Amino acid sequence: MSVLTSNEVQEEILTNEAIKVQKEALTSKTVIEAKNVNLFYGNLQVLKSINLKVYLNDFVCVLGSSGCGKSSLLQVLAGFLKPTSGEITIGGKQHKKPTPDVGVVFQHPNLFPWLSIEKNIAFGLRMQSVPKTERKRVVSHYLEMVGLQSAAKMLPHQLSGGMKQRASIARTLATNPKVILMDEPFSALDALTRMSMQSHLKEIWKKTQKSIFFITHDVHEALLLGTRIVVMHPSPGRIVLDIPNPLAKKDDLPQQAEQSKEFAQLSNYLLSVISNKK
Ligand SMILES: Nc1ncnc2c1ncn2[C@@H]1O[C@H](COP(=O)(O)OP(=O)(O)OP(=O)(O)O)[C@@H](O)[C@H]1O
Repeated sequence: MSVLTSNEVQEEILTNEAIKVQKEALTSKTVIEAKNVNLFYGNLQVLKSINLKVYLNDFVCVLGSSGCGKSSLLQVLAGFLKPTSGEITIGGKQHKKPTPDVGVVFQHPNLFPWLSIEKNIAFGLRMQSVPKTERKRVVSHYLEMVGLQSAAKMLPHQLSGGMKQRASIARTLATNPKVILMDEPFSALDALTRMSMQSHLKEIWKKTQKSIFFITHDVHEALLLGTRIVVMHPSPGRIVLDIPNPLAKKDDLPQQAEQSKEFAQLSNYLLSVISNKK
């Protein structure tokens, strides 16, 4: 019997999963899509030939070294930046400017400091002229989901970093976007709060069935959270790997998966792909 090397084991895991995901993808609904997107800042090409589909209930984690264009891609998907060529579609329709269909969560929560947490969460709904009783119902639902009922009347400065980021996630969820784009949302938090936020987000994702596009520098975070892992290389920013995460559906408590051999293998593999800047 031949013994497989860890790379071969890796490839087999990925191939089997890739076949499964490809089959699923054929029947899955594409929520947001980048079609042959190129982006230049002046003469500098930042994104090259980006083709990416985010499916319904997908959790896509994007990894890559600093400056490889992750945030630029997020801004194009959000409609904040217009691609130099190519297009973004949502539900098959061209998407050119920010809309409530796309929610964005940044590294810093950006809550309005003069509004209570419940008013912050209700803000987008007010902008959409949602009636008061419905606003109250939605706000209360998401306050409960992120575990902030007791902080409803507080001002942002009275909350911890993790609580503020949960409020920011609730504010994004409240407007019921089709997809949520997250740009390193936990990178400013301490290690313990970050672990707790990862568990929270995974639970929220399971409950809401949202599609999430999540940028992180942290391979472990990507493996704990993502159903798919995308790796970008720089100069110009391009996608070099787009694979299903075989660990995605196994765990209830994300951090438990970290103990497995498979986790270590995948982590090493991803690190090698990220650092191999060909
Ligand atoms: N407004 C801008 N004008 C000119 N160049 C820019 C602008 N914004 C970003 N860049 C350049 O585009 C490239 C990609 O930047 P981007 O922020 O998208 O990368 P990133 O992968 O998100 O980086 P990080 O992980 O450090 O946040 C970098 O070379 C950066 O210097």
